[in-house]
Amino acid sequence: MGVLPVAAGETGFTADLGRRHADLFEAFYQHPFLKGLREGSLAREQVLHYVGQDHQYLTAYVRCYGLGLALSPDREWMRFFHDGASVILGAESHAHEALCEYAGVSYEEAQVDHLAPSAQAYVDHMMAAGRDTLGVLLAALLPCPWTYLWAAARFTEEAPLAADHPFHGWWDFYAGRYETDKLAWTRSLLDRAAAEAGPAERERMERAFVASCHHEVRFWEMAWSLEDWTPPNGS
Ligand SMILES: Cc1ncc(CN)c(N)n1
Repeated sequence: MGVLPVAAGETGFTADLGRRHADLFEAFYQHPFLKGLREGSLAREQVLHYVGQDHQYLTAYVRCYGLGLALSPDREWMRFFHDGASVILGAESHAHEALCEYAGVSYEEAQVDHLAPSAQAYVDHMMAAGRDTLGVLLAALLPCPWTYLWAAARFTEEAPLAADHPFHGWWDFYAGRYETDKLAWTRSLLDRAAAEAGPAERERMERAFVASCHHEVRFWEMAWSLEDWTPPNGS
């Protein structure tokens, strides 16, 4: 087991989730696509596949924030979803733009109008969570900021990026203040929701969280393998 996504002594529902499912964070961290982002060694078409799919994924993620807004019991929850959506629609685009610059295309040119199977499955899972409780929805949304921030912080600590690294802007965003704030806020709201939930709902929250962790790893695999809808037998 590598570095845990939870600090020693941290308590609460999300700390327990992070400890119990640290193997999935490790699988995320060890994936060759993420290593390629770290080493600057990805093929251009892998980068473009990722950006096109991730743009669609983040669009769906903002829609899920819209579902969260509708379910919000008070203005603090509303502010969370409102402010989060605004960061994704604004600042997070810069992370994609850094990848587009490397690939030599504009952000508009990198966008696609269809989802590959693994991205579609992840989006469907989040949208389904939005038809359950606010706690289940937030549990499905949590691995998104958590895996990226944790991996970016870990990589940056192991070896700071050179200023001329081709994916510098991408790593900078995910190791930065926006993701740090989003993760802390998401975890504290989810800890509170879990404290108020019964055992059956907490169980659904954990299942939603685990599924999203798996989807995060599969999203790397999708971009790494240039996944599309061609049947495995090639017909
Ligand atoms: C699939 C996925 N997961 C997480 C992130 C980080 N917000 C992202 N951009 N894309």
